Amino acid sequence: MSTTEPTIIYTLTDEAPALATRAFLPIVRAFTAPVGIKVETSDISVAARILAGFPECLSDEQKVPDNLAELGKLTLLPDTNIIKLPNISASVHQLTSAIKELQARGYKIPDYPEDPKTEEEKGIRARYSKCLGSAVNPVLREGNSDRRAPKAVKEYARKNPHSMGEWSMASRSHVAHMKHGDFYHGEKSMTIDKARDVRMELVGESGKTTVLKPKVPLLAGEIIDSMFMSKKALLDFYEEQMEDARKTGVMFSLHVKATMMKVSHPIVFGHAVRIFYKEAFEKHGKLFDELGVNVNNGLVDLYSKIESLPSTKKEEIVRDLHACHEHRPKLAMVDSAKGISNLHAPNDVIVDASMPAMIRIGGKMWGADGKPDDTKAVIPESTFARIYQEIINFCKTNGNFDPVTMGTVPNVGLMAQQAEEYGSHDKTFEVAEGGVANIVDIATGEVLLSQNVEAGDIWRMCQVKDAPIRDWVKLAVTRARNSGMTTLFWLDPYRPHEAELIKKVQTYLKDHDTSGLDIQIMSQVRAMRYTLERVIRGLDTISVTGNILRDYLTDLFPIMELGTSAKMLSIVPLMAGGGMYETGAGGSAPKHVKQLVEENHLRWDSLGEFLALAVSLEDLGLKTGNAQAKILAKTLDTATGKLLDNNKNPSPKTGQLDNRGSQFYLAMYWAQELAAQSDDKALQAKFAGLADALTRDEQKIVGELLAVQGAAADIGGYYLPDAEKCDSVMRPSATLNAALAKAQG
Ligand SMILES: NC(=O)C1=CN([C@@H]2O[C@H](COP(=O)(O)OP(=O)(O)OC[C@H]3O[C@@H](n4cnc5c(N)ncnc54)[C@H](OP(=O)(O)O)[C@@H]3O)[C@@H](O)[C@H]2O)C=CC1
Ligand SMILES: O=C(O)CCC(=O)C(=O)O
Ligand SMILES: [Mg+2]
Repeated sequence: MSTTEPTIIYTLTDEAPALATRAFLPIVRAFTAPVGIKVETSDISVAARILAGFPECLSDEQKVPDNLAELGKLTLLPDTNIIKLPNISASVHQLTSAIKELQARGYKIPDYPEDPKTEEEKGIRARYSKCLGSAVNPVLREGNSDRRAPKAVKEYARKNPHSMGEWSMASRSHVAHMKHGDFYHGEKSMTIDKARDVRMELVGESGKTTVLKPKVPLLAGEIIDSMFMSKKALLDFYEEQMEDARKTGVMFSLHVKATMMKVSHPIVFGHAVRIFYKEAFEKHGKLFDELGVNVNNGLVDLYSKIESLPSTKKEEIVRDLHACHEHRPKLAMVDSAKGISNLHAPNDVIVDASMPAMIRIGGKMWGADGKPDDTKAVIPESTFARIYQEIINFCKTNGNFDPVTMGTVPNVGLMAQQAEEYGSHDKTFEVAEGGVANIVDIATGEVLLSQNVEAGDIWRMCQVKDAPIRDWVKLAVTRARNSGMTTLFWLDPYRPHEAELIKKVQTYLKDHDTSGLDIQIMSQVRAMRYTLERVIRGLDTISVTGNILRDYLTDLFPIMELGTSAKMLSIVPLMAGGGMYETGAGGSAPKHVKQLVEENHLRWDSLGEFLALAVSLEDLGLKTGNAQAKILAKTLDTATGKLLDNNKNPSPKTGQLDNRGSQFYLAMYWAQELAAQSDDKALQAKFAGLADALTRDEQKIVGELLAVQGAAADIGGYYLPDAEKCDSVMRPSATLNAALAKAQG
């Protein structure tokens, strides 16, 4: 990053957000270039991350730098200003599709070794594993999380309420979670007294000790946890819940977060598939093993692996799979028209988004008949699942929420430096042999935490450093002070990890002036109840949570309040002093790309980008003393408000204003605001021309943008689309392009 010019780094990601960026960056530059602010890009798409991992396989022209690592380093510098769009957290299926696409385009990267045997294959797999699941956010999130609905967005939702389903007291929908044997029940936790290096080892029943993680360096004051999920308890739980759903006639749906909990949750998912189709697995298990079937990657893995079999065998297996449905409950469907169920792929149903969607429509999911129905939402880990049952109970009693009157629930989330479960991937293991799982001080041999485990159990260690906790408490107090809102720490004294956190929160709150503030600590279920009682009275309440609840609540409340989490302002004040501005809390919505390719309509709403850019500019203005940047920020915010007031958000329907049209209006309003302000005459003069041109040609530009819709669009690839083709699809208005080029100078 250049130190001479103020710079914003804009990430290039995947799918819909990346397409939107193609149209948005030229707009951004038309506003920032005249003010001397540089906008650089950093490609952290899954394709770029894959290519960066295999330089030796590529020609010089094909090589790409390790942008993610570079960006990670920049988060540790005080002047860094990053706008981070959502990226693909890839499943194995997405990763292998991306590899195939790149290979077909002439990149000689190796295949993904699903079952690595040789050292070379193991090495390749380890490199690819870095691109799997949630691989970007943990590297960049060197700060805690501040997510909220900006005032203008909340006002818009109040004036234009989205649809909400009806909740009935007679609804049979509910959450099922484990009552014993899950991570919650056996958890042990401690605060480390001094810096220590520890190892994770398993003392097997056979007497053999296996070191699973040779070294985890720990700092003084760090909290560590050791927890496990019993395979036996999990299988019994699934069996019971499937039988209960069948007997009572509700649908069965499984909600995990296989992207973010990328080691433990695919295993948890795989067990559900094997239990549901138990008889088929008993009969064909040996063959499935020979074929390398791994249903941790979903039923789709089984279906694709049996493709190679002779058709009679394949048909027999499919018949046996179907036969299992006869004594199992109905399954919730991801796509009933195509027969894709909830067990098809582990990341089709992602708990943070799927549970709110279910609650929003009145506690229903879609069945095989294409109709909504009551559901048993199975969320095996009880640690966090209980909040969903609480909100369901509340909705059954009080009816659904009303976006017109409901209060808002912003979140302050602990996530910096891979806090808690978030950073546990390299410390999560499927135990091969029963025995004792120990966390041992390497220097002294002292066993710090110990668990009795059985073969197949999932054992993990989590850590959260002291500095992020202090920063989180500070951020919570700052947000409480700035907003005046009641602020709740969602912490459960009966959970060992959170009991340790409570001690720290109580200590660090004393470092701040909290006079006049309403800050309380409450266990999750009580905090949910307390918050909801306030929500329906129109009162606002900040939730201050650990990392997983950060993820869950920043989809849950926005989806109720705003209809989507894409409209959230999502700030990561980096601990080193810089800022990262994430766009919304939503993901990359693959079905948006499909609609663009088939009908040349992009329904992606870039509102999250507009909000992020405004705070990014404001921060840059404050830090560099650049008054013009501050004016850009202020006018952008006003323009965004106007965009909302005038309903210029993208429509989901082809033939109506889409992402490109919405971005045009943003540009027009922004230019008009700059031309209208008088705080800076030079700036006013600079943008008068652009404001005039866009205002004058509004109908012409909108016409040009709408004219292309309805026909197929060629972007030349999915994971690595062709830059020129994307530009031409995303920038079809010659009039707009000319006006922007002129403004940028
Ligand atoms: N921060 C990050 O980098 C994140 C990345 N992800 C990744 O995103 C992918 C998809 O995840 P998924 O769980 O489906 O979640 P998404 O948030 O992408 O999608 C859920 C639904 O929300 C709506 N939506 C979300 N954002 C927008 C937007 N800007 N404009 C319009 N509608 C929006 C869409 O609804 P509709 O179809 O009704 O338009 C979409 O289908 C996965 O690969 C996941 O790993 C997920 C979360 C965060
Ligand atoms: O990192 C990811 O995979 C998703 C993160 C996410 O869902 C969130 O931060 O809200
Ligand atoms: Mg999320």
